[in-house]
Amino acid sequence: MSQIQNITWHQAAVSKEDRRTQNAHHSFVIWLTGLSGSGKSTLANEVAKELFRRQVKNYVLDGDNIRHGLNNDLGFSDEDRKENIRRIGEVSKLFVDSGTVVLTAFISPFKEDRDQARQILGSDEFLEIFVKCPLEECENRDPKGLYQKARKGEIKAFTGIDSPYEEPESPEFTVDTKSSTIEECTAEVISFLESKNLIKRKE
Ligand SMILES: Nc1ncnc2c1ncn2[C@@H]1O[C@H](COP(=O)(O)OS(=O)(=O)O)[C@@H](OP(=O)(O)O)[C@H]1O
Ligand SMILES: Nc1ncnc2c1ncn2[C@@H]1O[C@H](COP(=O)(O)OP(=O)(O)O)[C@@H](O)[C@H]1O
Repeated sequence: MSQIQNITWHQAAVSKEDRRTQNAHHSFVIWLTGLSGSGKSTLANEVAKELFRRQVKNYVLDGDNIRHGLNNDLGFSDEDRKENIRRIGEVSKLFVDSGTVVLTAFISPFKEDRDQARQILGSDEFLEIFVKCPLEECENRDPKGLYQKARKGEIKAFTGIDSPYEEPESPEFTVDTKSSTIEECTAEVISFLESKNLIKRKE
């Protein structure tokens, strides 16, 4: 519940545009969404490495990491996931204001919550990328052994098992991590960003 009262917005002396001009690149959010084990963290980090090589200031916000700190008061109820995603939308906005390209790696299972994040950022600064991978493949990978625990009932409300995942209806881009390798998916994301003139093509 918003508690904004007797609070005045201060205009920043250095604007987002000033920062973008100095960085010589745009700032925006690459919002990765997909099941646990679909490849969000792997892909976010691979794309981050390539952006870094190209001198594009960037930062990865990862579900597992953020839940150790900023969001360590949140669990996996629908309400807590909603609040998780709202906060990440707001944090991403601050990073975008600072001139940074943000890569977020959160399951973000609910369409309404992803749409709210898009609203917080503004459509031209928000790219939803669906990290597509069938549940069976994610379960086979099971990099943290969590699906096995969820199947045994040791973890409740696990996405894809007993908590829903709403697939994006019209994401800006989709990568299929079952049929393409990590290297291919990374190259596809980079080409997509180039095609939108969000980053420069390699000389
Ligand atoms: N119940 C349940 N459901 C889904 N995931 C679970 C759950 N419990 C723990 N985990 C681990 O938490 C990571 C997901 O956190 P997120 O912040 O991305 O989730 S959400 O966007 O709020 O739905 C997720 O990480 P990823 O595998 O990287 O997606 C899991 O490692
Ligand atoms: N094309 C691909 N893109 C990303 N990850 C892949 C791909 N193919 C296989 N993987 C593997 O799938 C697993 C994905 O784990 P992770 O990146 O932690 O997923 P998430 O963050 O969505 O939970 C890793 O072990 C990774 O090596």
